[in-house]
Amino acid sequence: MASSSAASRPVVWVNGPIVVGAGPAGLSVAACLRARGVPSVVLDRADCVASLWQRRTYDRLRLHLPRHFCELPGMPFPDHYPEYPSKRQFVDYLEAYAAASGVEPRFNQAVTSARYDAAAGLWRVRADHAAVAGDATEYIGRWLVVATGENAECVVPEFEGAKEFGGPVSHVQEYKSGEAYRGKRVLVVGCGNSGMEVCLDLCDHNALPAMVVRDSVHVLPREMFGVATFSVAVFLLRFLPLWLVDMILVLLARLFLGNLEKLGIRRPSGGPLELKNSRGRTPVLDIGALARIRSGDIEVVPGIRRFFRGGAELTDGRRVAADAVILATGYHSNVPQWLKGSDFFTEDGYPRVPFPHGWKGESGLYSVGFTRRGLSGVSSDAVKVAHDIATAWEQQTSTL
Ligand SMILES: Cc1cc2nc3c(=O)[nH]c(=O)nc-3n(C[C@H](O)[C@H](O)[C@H](O)COP(=O)(O)OP(=O)(O)OC[C@H]3O[C@@H](n4cnc5c(N)ncnc54)[C@H](O)[C@@H]3O)c2cc1C
Ligand SMILES: NC(=O)C1=CN([C@@H]2O[C@H](COP(=O)(O)OP(=O)(O)OC[C@H]3O[C@@H](n4cnc5c(N)ncnc54)[C@H](OP(=O)(O)O)[C@@H]3O)[C@@H](O)[C@H]2O)C=CC1
Ligand SMILES: O=C(O)C(=O)Cc1c[nH]c2ccccc12
Repeated sequence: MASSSAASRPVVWVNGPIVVGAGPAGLSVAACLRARGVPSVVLDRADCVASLWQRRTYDRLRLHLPRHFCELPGMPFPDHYPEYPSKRQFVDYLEAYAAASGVEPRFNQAVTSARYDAAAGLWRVRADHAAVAGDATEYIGRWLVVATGENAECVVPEFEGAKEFGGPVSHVQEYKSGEAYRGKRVLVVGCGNSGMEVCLDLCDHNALPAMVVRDSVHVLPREMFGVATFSVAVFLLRFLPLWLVDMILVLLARLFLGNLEKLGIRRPSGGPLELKNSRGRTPVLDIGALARIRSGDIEVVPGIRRFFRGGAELTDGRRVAADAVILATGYHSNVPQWLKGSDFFTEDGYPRVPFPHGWKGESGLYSVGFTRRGLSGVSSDAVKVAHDIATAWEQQTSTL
């Protein structure tokens, strides 16, 4: 009889760290470890590396920071890559990165629990086979590296009357292109980088998007006179305090983009970098959506009060008709769902200690990629974590 009891579950002893997640964070920490001669086991619930990029993003996606901010440790992008690599190029790079560093993740391994066994001084990690119900493996090792990312699960808000709407409602992680929406009225909920870019893509496919902007948001030009706004910010931060850099960014944005209030887009009182660091609210780097808002191709509407059949009532009392709804409402970490008995992560699934100190916990626990600093934060964590584990590993093996 098939049994999923602990007694019959295969147990794998891991010589080295157990890394949960085979995205950029898991791959880079495993690669840095291997460069120091430390083996690891990388587990991922998906069937490929970087599943966020391969399976859960739209076709037209490009990196929106200049390429050198997005390279992983030890391997630059190929010379012929453009300043903003496409999703395909980035995925090719990640696959080449895994191959070059000899990292071979174990796929279809969804980690459902991990806890520290203080008596044994070891981490016990349970992974369920993503496709075979009841089929689970227990991995046991000295170190646990959490690399499941800030975007592990979708935020799906509950709306009054959602059941009455009647049309298709999907999260932006399922969106590939506007082809399926040609000629349709689409209500896009959320105005982060995803909401803005999906609206732009819908316009390019002759759909009719309305974008819900319920609150204030920072929109910055991606570039100013050919120089990336992000590079300008990083440069200024070398000399000036963050609040002053934020003031300069807002002034420059006003200069380059004009007054957005007329378009229904208010700026928050906190600065763009301050809000990114403190609340994880990423400023929008505009790649063309604003022009489509100005031209009227994208309608900006306020928050949703409730849905009704074929549309939604808004907080200002207006009603909009819609054939489909796309939720571009963001993502959340899933660490609290599976990491047990540790208070290193908050209930939001981020390390309690903020950047740059949130990479190391107690008893051989580490995190990579929860810095709210995109891929450059991933690389910075990966280098520190690998160095720390490798140092302990070398001490341990030299005393054997
Ligand atoms: C649309 C989009 C565009 C972005 N663009 C940029 C950009 O241009 N520049 C930039 O710097 N950052 C960007 N980011 C930020 C993004 O966080 C990073 O690009 C990057 O993917 C983070 O890497 P990660 O490995 O931490 O997380 P992920 O890439 O999400 O990888 C985490 C992995 O963990 C796996 N996993 C999750 N839970 C479990 C579990 N319980 N068990 C087993 N496996 C699990 C997932 O399958 C996934 O493969 C973007 C994010 C999004 C959503
Ligand atoms: N490389 C690239 O070009 C891209 C990068 N990204 C990155 O991916 C990450 C995720 O971005 P994204 O998917 O846009 O998510 P974000 O979390 O950045 O944005 C979510 C949006 O949804 C809104 N929202 C949430 N709940 C509701 C609700 N109930 N009603 C109305 N609006 C709601 C939020 O508004 P509020 O602020 O009021 O809560 C916010 O505007 C970011 O770091 C982003 O930079 C995304 C796309 C492209
Ligand atoms: O795109 C993302 O999700 C990122 O996290 C990249 C990023 C890190 N810091 C920023 C500051 C402003 C805009 C984007 C980013």
